[in-house]
Amino acid sequence: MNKPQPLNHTREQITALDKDLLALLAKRRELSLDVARSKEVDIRPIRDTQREKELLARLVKQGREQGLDAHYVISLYQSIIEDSVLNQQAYLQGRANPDTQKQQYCVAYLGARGSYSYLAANRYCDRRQVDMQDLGCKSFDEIVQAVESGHADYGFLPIENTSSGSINEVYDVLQHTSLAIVGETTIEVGHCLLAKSSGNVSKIKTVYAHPQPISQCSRYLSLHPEFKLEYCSSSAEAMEKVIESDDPTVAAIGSAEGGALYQLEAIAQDLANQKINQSRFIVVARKAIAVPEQLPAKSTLIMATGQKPGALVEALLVLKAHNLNMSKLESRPIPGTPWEEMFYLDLDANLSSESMQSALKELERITRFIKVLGCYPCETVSPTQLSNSQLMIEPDTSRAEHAGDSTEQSPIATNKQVRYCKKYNQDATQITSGQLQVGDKQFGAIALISLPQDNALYSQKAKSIKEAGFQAVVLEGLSRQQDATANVLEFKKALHQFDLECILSIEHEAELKLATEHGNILLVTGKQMNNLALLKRIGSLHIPVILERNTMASVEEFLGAAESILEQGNQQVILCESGVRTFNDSVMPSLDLAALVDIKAISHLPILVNPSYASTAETLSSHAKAAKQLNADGLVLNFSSVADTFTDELTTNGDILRSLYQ
Ligand SMILES: O=C(O)C(=O)C[C@]1(C(=O)O)C=C[C@@H](O)C=C1
Repeated sequence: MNKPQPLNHTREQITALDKDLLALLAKRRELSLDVARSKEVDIRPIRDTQREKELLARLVKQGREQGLDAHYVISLYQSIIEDSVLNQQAYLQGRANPDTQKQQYCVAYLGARGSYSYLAANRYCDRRQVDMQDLGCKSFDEIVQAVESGHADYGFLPIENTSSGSINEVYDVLQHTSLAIVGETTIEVGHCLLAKSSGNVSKIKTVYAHPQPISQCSRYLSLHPEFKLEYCSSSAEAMEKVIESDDPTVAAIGSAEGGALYQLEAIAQDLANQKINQSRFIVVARKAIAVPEQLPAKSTLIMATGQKPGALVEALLVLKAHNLNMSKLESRPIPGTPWEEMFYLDLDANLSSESMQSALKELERITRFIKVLGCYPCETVSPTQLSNSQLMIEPDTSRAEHAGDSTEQSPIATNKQVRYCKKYNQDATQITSGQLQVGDKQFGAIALISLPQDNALYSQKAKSIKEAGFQAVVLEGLSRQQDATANVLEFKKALHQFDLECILSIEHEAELKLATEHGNILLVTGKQMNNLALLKRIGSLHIPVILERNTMASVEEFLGAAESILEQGNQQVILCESGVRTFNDSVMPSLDLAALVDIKAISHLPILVNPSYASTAETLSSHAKAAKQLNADGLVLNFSSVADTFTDELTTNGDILRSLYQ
């Protein structure tokens, strides 16, 4: 082997390259502002998802030629495009409201420097290239007063979080203020355990935190019953408490970025229950703004409808008649008027649009009170995705979609009351969880693996499964391990690092608790298909579930088991055919592809095929191809947890997936 060049030299090269990359990104930003300038003249919408799709497909192809994998390229460009869209929006919004253009904004927010509100305000000002003069406040009322009295230009109020939901006190403050909502901003809330350097989680006894992070990290905290929780008025206060203390056993929950301002070290990361933990803030000011029509706009209203039966429905029908989409509806009690509610509505529309203006006039007639809290640019940029086939192979040779629709009905499907049948629901059900999409012409690829004992390999395994083309991983054998919860959490972290969904398999009823707490999707194994009590419990949960056919079950019994889940309320059911017992072989099951065809004809539910149990090394690929040809909605392929076999299976299963898209 040639002697590698000295580390310092390589690092210098990387440093120089990173500088060039940043210069190129800054140049791209400038160009996107030129695009905004021409869109201002032509009055064209900022977002052009067709252009984004073409751009991503081309980049995936060019990236692949240079050895970069598709998911890496896509996630990189999704961030670049989000930045481009938000910068263009900020630019056009500034142009339409010249009186808001200043060198410096004074911003009132909750807590002190380092709090999540501070980080959100900072991000908002950075985007507008304005200096921020920060005014930390002790309460939401104090923020509103600071803006109303003119001490601050803007106030930042956290309105909702993806884990803990709406923040009621903020809705209550909005009922009484004369301020207008002029913007929104969403930040990633990456909760960490912050301690003075050299801290170690096992030494921590007291944790300071605001109630919101405590509720958003409840799962992590439940794994540490030894922590004594001390509630604080903001994350910044929690961090200050740690800094002021001489006790090495104290820590705070906060962001790594905020912690850095206090010289605190993140000794544990990703504490939030949800993979995506984001907080949305609204920005309030004394004067409402105009939103240019090129920007996606949101309007927020509050209204009281009175206690007449059907009054709210009547109001919502007005929105329907004007084709106005409501992205949020909240209700809060009206102080002094018991049992009457104030409704808060977010509508995806510009206040100046004709439909919004005429809907408002109609609503004024049928409500007791109505007020527009503001109209502002919507800052949620949903990432453009490529289809699975575009990800697997070059875009211009993408496979044709299969129609997969048969009108022929089996006798069991003729009953309109049966929820799984096409008569009950004519549209094919599509189930989406993260990157995994199955049903309604979306083909999913799922790997099944026994929870490995050696957690040092988790990240490596997740990476290679992702690179082989899978979007999700089933972990089985949960109760075969002593440290199952800790290992599941570790593996899940590795999976999420590579955007893979974590499916937990239930082989025994006792595994349900662990599976529902930590899985993105559940898999009910064939062995449990006839466990009615289990199916009913799963039916009452709001989580996608894959139901595997028992090797002895008829199609009718299989669909009957699915019905037991659906009738409890959970409509996110995916079927899975893994083989049945036949006369072909006394040990190995046979793949029942005829059942696949029958079920596709009868049911709107997506169906996966797992050929691994019913195939030999020689027949696996043909069985997988046959399943795809017969319109299965996805494949499950098994992996062994033995290192050598895993590598071979990776090649075989990766080849199978690639061959399906050719
Ligand atoms: O090409 C455009 O129209 C742009 O606004 C630029 C850009 C980009 O950054 O590449 C950003 C937003 C659009 O949705 C598409 C592409």
